[in-house]
Amino acid sequence: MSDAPTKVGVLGARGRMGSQACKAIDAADGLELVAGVDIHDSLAGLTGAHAEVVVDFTRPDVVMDNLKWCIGHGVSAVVGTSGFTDERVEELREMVGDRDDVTVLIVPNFSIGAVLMMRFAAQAAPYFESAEVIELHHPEKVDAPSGTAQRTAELIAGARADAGCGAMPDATASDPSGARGGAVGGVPVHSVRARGLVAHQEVLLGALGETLTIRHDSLDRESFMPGVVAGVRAVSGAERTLTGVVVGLEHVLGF
Ligand SMILES: NC(=O)C1=CN([C@@H]2O[C@H](COP(=O)(O)OP(=O)(O)OC[C@H]3O[C@@H](n4cnc5c(N)ncnc54)[C@H](OP(=O)(O)O)[C@@H]3O)[C@@H](O)[C@H]2O)C=CC1
Ligand SMILES: O=C(O)C1=N[C@H](C(=O)O)C[C@H](O)C1
Repeated sequence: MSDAPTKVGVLGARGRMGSQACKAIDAADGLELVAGVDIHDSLAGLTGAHAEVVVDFTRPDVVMDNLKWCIGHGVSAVVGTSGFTDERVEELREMVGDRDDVTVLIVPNFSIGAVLMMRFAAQAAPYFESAEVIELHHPEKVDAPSGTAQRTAELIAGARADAGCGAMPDATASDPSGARGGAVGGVPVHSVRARGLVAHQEVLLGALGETLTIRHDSLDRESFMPGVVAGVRAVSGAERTLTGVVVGLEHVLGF
């Protein structure tokens, strides 16, 4: 077994998340930051620097092309970029096929608190008639709903379906402004964008005579960094535990 550090490249390296990820990787034992690539740089910089793993924090509209390139070049990827639907995940599974030299780890949210919030929401959902997701982010965010909200709603919908829950009560007959929000798997999702926010989410569950609110706040992007480093270790080098296409940091954390 080699003691050489795992060579890591970052896509979106000059962005809010990419720049912090570069610092976290640089500081992590056993990892070496070999390339930082942003919008006007060539992806060839990654292979030129012999990157074994790429961390992607770019944009939903470019991430699939980036991943196609990574898979084609035998480079594993840890993906923080949002915008992943079931169709996109399936497309990636087809691209990876039965190759065991490449892992694609898609992580809707790298913070431990958010991973637990999603888990608790899914656990609680079958016991409540109503469930809604309210996500709140900084106004520079280009997509809505957030990847975290999308994933949370999918998990809630899956847990409710497995438990045989019926449709949620809602007498709304007229909603010309879309005030009831979007719907993911039948779960209403509301997106707030406001100056001063970083990344926040509430899951509101309702039953007769009671509500349960599960809230998570990322107050600083530092909250995502231990998860990024753990994700890179899980797809590469001596600590590699994951193969194929995997969704969620829970598979790295082992729960
Ligand atoms: N999973 C998680 O825990 C988290 C995920 N995210 C997600 O990460 C993504 C990035 O967020 P954030 O850092 O805030 O966004 P930023 O806009 O700050 O960063 C994105 C960077 O990627 C660059 N970029 C755009 N296109 C390309 C390309 N084709 N190749 C390389 N670089 C490119 C952008 O350049 P330019 O500005 O010139 O377009 C920018 O520098 C979002 O999808 C966000 O939702 C964010 C936080 C946590
Ligand atoms: O854009 C962000 O900031 C974030 N994006 C991710 C998402 O879409 O869920 C994760 C976190 O919410 C921060």
